Amino acid sequence: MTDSVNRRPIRAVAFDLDGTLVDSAADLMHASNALLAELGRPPVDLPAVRSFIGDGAPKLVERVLAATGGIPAADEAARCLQRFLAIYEADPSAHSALYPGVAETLGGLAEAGLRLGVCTNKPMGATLRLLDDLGIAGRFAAVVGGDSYPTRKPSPEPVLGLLERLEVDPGETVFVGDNEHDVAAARAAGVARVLLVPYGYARVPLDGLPHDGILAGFADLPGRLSC
Ligand SMILES: O=C(O)COP(=O)(O)O
Ligand SMILES: [Mg+2]
Repeated sequence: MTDSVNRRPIRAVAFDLDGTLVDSAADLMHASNALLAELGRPPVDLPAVRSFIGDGAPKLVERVLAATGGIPAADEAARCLQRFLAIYEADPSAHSALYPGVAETLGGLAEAGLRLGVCTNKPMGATLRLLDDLGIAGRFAAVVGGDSYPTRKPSPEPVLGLLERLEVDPGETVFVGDNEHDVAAARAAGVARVLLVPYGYARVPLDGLPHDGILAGFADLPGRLSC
């Protein structure tokens, strides 16, 4: 497959996870609400949780706490994060699902010989369990999470780390994501093309971002790699 701008062959596709491959917000909400119940705080709803996703678990828990009575002192906030992770990682998939077309499209891309990877801000423990539970772990040659490197997206560091593990150059890679951090990280990493899904957890209008296209749906992806 060839990139139309610089004509370099596309050899790899790097994917964001939450809001791109997996609709994971309900499990993040359930884990948040289990933590909040233990703290004697009110629950958060799905629209609120969707708006909290994208900066990794520490930020999500901080936002959940801020929205339900305030962020406690540092040691208690750290304990809340550890408790949230224990609850979430024990079962991150009960209420989560692949978006339409994801399983079939990943299968087709892998069969076409493309190297596939995941670059998410979700911690690795929960990421690997979620990919496994949803039956797509085997599709990826490499996976990096929010705790794999010192920085997370929007930093390019995890994207470049993923591409190193995939043994491909940025110029022969397409990044597919759902939000502003994906665009910033992938652009700074110098990937050939950044494509966005229209259905994820972005907190800003996609039209204003410096992407190379918005997919109609996930199944639209193969056609956008070759034109
Ligand atoms: O914020 C998170 O934990 C995950 O977000 P991402 O998979 O969209 O990077
Ligand atoms: Mg995302």
